[in-house]
Amino acid sequence: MFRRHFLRYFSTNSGSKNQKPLNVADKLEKKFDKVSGKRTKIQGWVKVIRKMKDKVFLEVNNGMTFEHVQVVAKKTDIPKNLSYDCSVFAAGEVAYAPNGRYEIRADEVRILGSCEVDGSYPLSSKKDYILDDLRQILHLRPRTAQFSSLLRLRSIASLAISKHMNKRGFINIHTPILTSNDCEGAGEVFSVVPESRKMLDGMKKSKDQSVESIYFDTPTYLTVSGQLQLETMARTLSKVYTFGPTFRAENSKSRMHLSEFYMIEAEEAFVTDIRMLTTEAELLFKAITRALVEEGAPDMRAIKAETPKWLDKDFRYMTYDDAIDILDKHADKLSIPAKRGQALSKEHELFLVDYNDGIPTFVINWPKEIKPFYMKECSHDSSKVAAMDLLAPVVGEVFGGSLREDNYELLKQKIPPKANLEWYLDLRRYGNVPTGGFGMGYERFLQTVLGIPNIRDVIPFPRWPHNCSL
Ligand SMILES: NC(=O)C[C@H](N)C(=O)O
Repeated sequence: MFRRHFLRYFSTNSGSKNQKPLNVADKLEKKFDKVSGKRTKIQGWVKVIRKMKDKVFLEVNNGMTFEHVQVVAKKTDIPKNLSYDCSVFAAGEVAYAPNGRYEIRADEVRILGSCEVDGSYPLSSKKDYILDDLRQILHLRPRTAQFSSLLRLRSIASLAISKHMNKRGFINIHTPILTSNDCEGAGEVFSVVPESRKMLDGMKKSKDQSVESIYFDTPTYLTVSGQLQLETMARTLSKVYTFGPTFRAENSKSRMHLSEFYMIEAEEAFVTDIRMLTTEAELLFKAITRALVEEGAPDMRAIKAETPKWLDKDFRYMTYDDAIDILDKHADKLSIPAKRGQALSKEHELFLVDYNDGIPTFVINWPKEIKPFYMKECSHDSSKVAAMDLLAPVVGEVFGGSLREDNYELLKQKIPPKANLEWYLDLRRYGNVPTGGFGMGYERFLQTVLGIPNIRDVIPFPRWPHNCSL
């Protein structure tokens, strides 16, 4: 494993066209052959300094992998003010070290940028920082071993999403950030007001002209969900998805909420059964998890994340009514009992996952009143909608989705007044088909798989109420 990571520090050419393709091990061997015994150079940041009698060993990391490269040099070749996290250039011969690692026997070590010249640098080679403390220094947090592992895992998962969705036949759509709809109808939107508002205010002819009309002709928001736009695409491309930032102006500072978070949203045509959606959601959930466990193994180990025990198990199912029955039966174990017809609290969600031995659990068929206008009524019970939430350990709800209401008249009655969604109704008038889709909160997914309690610790630049400083 180390060899593989060591080699990430070196770039190689892909070789001539006529060469036979090599398997991964051969490729790595070849890559190493190219550098072994040869003079090479490395640039990175010093993570460990070990001083011996006449030699100094450095562990240098360039962030591309969890593993450091060992650099050994004569004491006399090491600059005096070399310290933790200064950036260095080192050059020398690559060799097999007695401790079983590969090292660079450097005859040149230069400091590119010194660190802690005045003792103010808050980081050190300490392994386990308290995540709460690191949140106070968001601009330096990525330099810690913990957080750089997290960032690489985030990247692996992100790539796995595209690969998986592509394999499943979904076409990627860039849905807009600026939008005129509040998809969820919950009023948790950030309004977009041009910065020049004050100036333009002065230029306004009539005093009651709305702010929004200064730039766009409609009230404009940061998107809360790309779902409605995806629905336009599903009616021509059949299977579509988007993966991007979404924004919620929720006044919540909980460990589960961010003002800006990433969502993977999928929409599919010709979907007539909620189980088609849950199957797709489960496949996606497991595919990304597998990528993390396999490709991200060293970083998973570094942050002490274990392979989830549910990875090879079928996810569980229950209806909303079953969920309430279970919660009622165990009301003595809950601080606040569940109420039929109302949403589940975080405590309820986590209880249900526990009840199912920690296996992610789909809850389907929700009361119509507590779900958004676009969800389709269940054919067997018009008080319910064909919706699903996936509940998972650590976070509770991680996915939400539904069949979409495809009956023009019913939808028209349910669309909130002044929603400006004539175009959405049009989708039911022209070439209509049954559709369904879901959205998965990317950060919540990472939390549940990596076992990280606070959502602010799985995103590079967390935003929450009164915190948007970087
Ligand atoms: N695309 C989806 O189904 C996600 C849903 N609109 C939500 O924001 O919860």
